[in-house]
Amino acid sequence: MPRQFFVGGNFKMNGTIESIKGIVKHLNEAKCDSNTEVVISPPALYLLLTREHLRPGIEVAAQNVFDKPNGAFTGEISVEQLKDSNITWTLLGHSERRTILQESDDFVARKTKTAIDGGVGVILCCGETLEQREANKTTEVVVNQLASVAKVVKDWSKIVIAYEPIWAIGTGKVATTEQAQEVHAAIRSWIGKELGNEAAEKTRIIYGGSVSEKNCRDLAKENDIDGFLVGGASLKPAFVDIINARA
Ligand SMILES: O=C(CO)COP(=O)(O)O
Repeated sequence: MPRQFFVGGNFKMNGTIESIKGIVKHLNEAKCDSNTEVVISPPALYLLLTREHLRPGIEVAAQNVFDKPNGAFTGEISVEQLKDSNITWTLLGHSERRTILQESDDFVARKTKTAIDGGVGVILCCGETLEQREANKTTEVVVNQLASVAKVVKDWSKIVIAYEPIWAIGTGKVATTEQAQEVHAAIRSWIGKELGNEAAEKTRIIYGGSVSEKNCRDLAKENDIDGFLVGGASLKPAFVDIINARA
């Protein structure tokens, strides 16, 4: 069975009530490839609004979740609260949180475990800096980030891996199709060794970093690219073209 194409929209810290309602309306009315799973991720404040207005069939992801059950954790959101609000996915390990908020591999792993154990899907981000790429460390860096999660999570059926080279995020500098395919193939081969052949065959590995309506079709042709995690372009009408990259 071919892997189902997956397109995520990471709004990051962007949007207003009005603009998000507009994006949702556009998606509700758009003709989206029925073979593509679509998940959008607005800021926490707009999760409920998004879920209430978005048509069924398109899912909503939080941009974060905490690794503890409800309790005295000011400013955090629990897996239980996401489920209560019908938010079925969360985005974890994004490079902006790893670098700006200093989230460690272990913390990302703990949050991933809590989400998966609670039945919330995880878009798990990994990726290297330009310096690491130039030092030929890309595979090592990415595999180490994923290996921390594999230490505590054995069932990866609800994890989608997003490979996002940091140098390609928000820069307009997209990885070439060859560069992306090479890392995706290395990730798949690591999954095979670590979690077995079935997981390697089934796990979706999506690409993120300056994906646009212009470059998505070529990237989508690569064997190991199973979709995209889109930042800037997910706020624009062209997001629908990216959803339909394989149609
Ligand atoms: O970080 C990203 C998605 O999580 C990518 O962002 P851009 O598509 O804006 O480069």
